[in-house]
Amino acid sequence: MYKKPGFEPSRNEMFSILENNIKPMLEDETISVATSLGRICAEDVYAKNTLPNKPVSARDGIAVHFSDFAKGTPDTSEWSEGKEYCFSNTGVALSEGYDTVITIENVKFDKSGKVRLLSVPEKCGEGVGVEGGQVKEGELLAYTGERISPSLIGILLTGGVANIKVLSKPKVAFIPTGDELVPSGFEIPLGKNAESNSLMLKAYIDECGGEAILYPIIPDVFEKLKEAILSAIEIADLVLICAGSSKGSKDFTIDILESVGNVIVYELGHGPGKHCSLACSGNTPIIGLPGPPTGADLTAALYVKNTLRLMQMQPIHLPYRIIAMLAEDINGRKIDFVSFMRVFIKDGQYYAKPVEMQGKTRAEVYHLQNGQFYLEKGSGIKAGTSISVEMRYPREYITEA
Ligand SMILES: Nc1nc2c(c(=O)[nH]1)N[C@H]1C(S)=C(S)[C@@H](COP(=O)(O)OP(=O)(O)OC[C@H]3O[C@@H](n4cnc5c(N)ncnc54)[C@H](O)[C@@H]3O)O[C@H]1N2
Ligand code: MOO
Repeated sequence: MYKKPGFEPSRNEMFSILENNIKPMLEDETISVATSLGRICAEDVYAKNTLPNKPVSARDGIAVHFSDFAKGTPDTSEWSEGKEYCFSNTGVALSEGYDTVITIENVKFDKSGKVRLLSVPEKCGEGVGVEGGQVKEGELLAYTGERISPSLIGILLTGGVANIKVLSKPKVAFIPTGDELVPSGFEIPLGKNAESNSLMLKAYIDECGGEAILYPIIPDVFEKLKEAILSAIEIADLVLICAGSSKGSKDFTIDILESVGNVIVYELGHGPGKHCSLACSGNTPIIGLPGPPTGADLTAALYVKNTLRLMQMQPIHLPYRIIAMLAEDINGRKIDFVSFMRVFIKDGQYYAKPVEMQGKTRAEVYHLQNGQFYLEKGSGIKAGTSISVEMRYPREYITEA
């Protein structure tokens, strides 16, 4: 049965609760660097080789002996290729005996092929890339907890690292519940509803480097739901249970969470997504997501995503913000509220207005909004105030009014 919780965390309080309760993954696996994009290093990685392993030409040019320049500019009229100089290209090991490179722009050849120099080297080694200039054996290339980027893949391969130990992907079980739900792809009989949250959540889980385990729709029966959650705790690193979270006659989620673990958050202090909960069974976190897709979407973006980040040693992340002038009043609310906003440009300045959700479909709201504003409970905010909006799309997508 529904109990009014004593503590309903704001978004920031919820982030702190996650930071205090979510532990990094303990399992790791060794994979090829070639397939490691986006994975998280499970240990510090050191270079296995030095490159270049011989001095190389740093420019396309000619390699010379610096000793020929000891007494000033030499007479090059009798120089021949392969003796006083040889051609030497960028990145290629210097031919034996040569120590300095003159860039080809400063070398001219007359009609008979004789060399004429437009500049002379000032010191030995000029134009030469030193041994170890790219990577040194034993050097730290990647840190524990570092996310592997395209650049890092290049750096690791240069350092002779072909395989790498990474954190195992968190396995995330998603359990939908509701007798009214029909699996996606099937025709919806009258009075029934499409189950769409599973695949929406799978997409979030994929995006965050997890591995989704999707359960079938579990009927609104206490024992069946409890059985599903207990089995999910056995196989998953994070369990998501969706719906059954509010005050309906068949809303059992909280009772079940109490029976399988320790409930940390019963309900949030903000909407949408107010009926989002957090529990732990041993080391396994369980997030209760609200059934209504708008709330499920918003809480997934805030809390499922950041739980997966913390499990993979990444800090909590929120989108970048834009300071915009509020174009319309925002009414006050009794609880904090994540307000969908449209940010636009007028006379070279950013403005933001709240997107009215009443009477609009999800797709309409989705396409009108391009950011969110976290409104704290209270008396609202007047038009003309500067506010900070968290943006959904890059800056280039913001258009004129
Ligand atoms: N008397 C009250 N009623 C409600 C309150 C309240 O405070 N007092 N809160 C409302 C809010 S806010 C929310 S959020 C919902 C919470 O609902 P539940 O999490 O218990 O979800 P259900 O009641 O089972 O379903 C609600 C709605 O969502 C659809 N749904 C459920 N699962 C899925 C899914 N996997 N994919 C797509 N859609 C799903 C379901 O069919 C219903 O339409 O309670 C309000 N009521
Ligand atoms: O908790 Mo509900 O998702 O605010 O609509």
